[in-house]
Amino acid sequence: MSTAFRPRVMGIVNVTPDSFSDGGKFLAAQDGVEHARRLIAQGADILDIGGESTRPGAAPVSEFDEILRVVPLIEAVRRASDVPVSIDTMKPAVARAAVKAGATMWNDVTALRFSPDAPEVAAELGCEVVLMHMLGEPGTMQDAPRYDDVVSEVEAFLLARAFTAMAAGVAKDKIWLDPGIGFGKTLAHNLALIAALPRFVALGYPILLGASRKRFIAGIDSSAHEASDRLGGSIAAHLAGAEAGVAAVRVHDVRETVQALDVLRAIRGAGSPP
Ligand SMILES: Nc1nc2ncc(COP(=O)(O)OP(=O)(O)O)nc2c(=O)[nH]1
Repeated sequence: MSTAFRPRVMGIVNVTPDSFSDGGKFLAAQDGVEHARRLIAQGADILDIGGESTRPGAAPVSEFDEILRVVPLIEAVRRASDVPVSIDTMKPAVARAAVKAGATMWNDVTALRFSPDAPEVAAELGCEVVLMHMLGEPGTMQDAPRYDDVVSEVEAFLLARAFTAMAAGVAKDKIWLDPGIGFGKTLAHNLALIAALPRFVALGYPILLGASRKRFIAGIDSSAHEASDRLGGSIAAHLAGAEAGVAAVRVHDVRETVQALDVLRAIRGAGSPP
């Protein structure tokens, strides 16, 4: 079978009461561990563990409470498996505690902007860092997002944040970029960004794409009111990402995404000489 390229699958484990699609399901550490185990069994290559929802209107969480939510789960996952863990947090103190507990990636939806010391903390931790584009703040980002040229502006933002991280001492080969689907974008903006993924891949950094169950899908299928109704659209977006060469896709539905990516790889591989 061909070994044609296939993005890694990052499984989402939200230990939050209010995440937009799976809030409250895994708040107890044991529930989180069982969910993590399920995602690993389904083929997750990375687990993204988050203790604070990033959706508009989500309740803010203190450093202390966020650490209490995520560290026990990271420690338990580390004991149960060698699948790498990323910490989905804006707060340097939470990232530090998570890396100490065994996380090897800091996934920051603010691209190290939440606090002035974040780039230096990322350099000190020496972990991989995901720099994601968000327009403004979570609470207001969807109010009336507008850009002159969304692809160019998101690209420029991500490169500027990468340069800031490297200036603080983060190694270039530790940096990932993410266009931030749904973070201050209209349907048209999200579609333009997904269509332009080959341009982001050409920047020379691994690209993470997170389209899973996002609201833009309901902009195309108006019956997809609930996040759980958006599997088909999520998979379509992540297959587009695979064809563009993204390094990983961030998903809730691991089994279905792994199957879709493996079938796409087999199809693309079938075209090459046996
Ligand atoms: N790098 C990256 N991180 C992210 N973190 C959270 C969410 C929002 O999704 P989810 O975690 O399911 O919801 P919530 O933030 O409400 O927990 N999306 C991304 C994303 O697209 N890229």
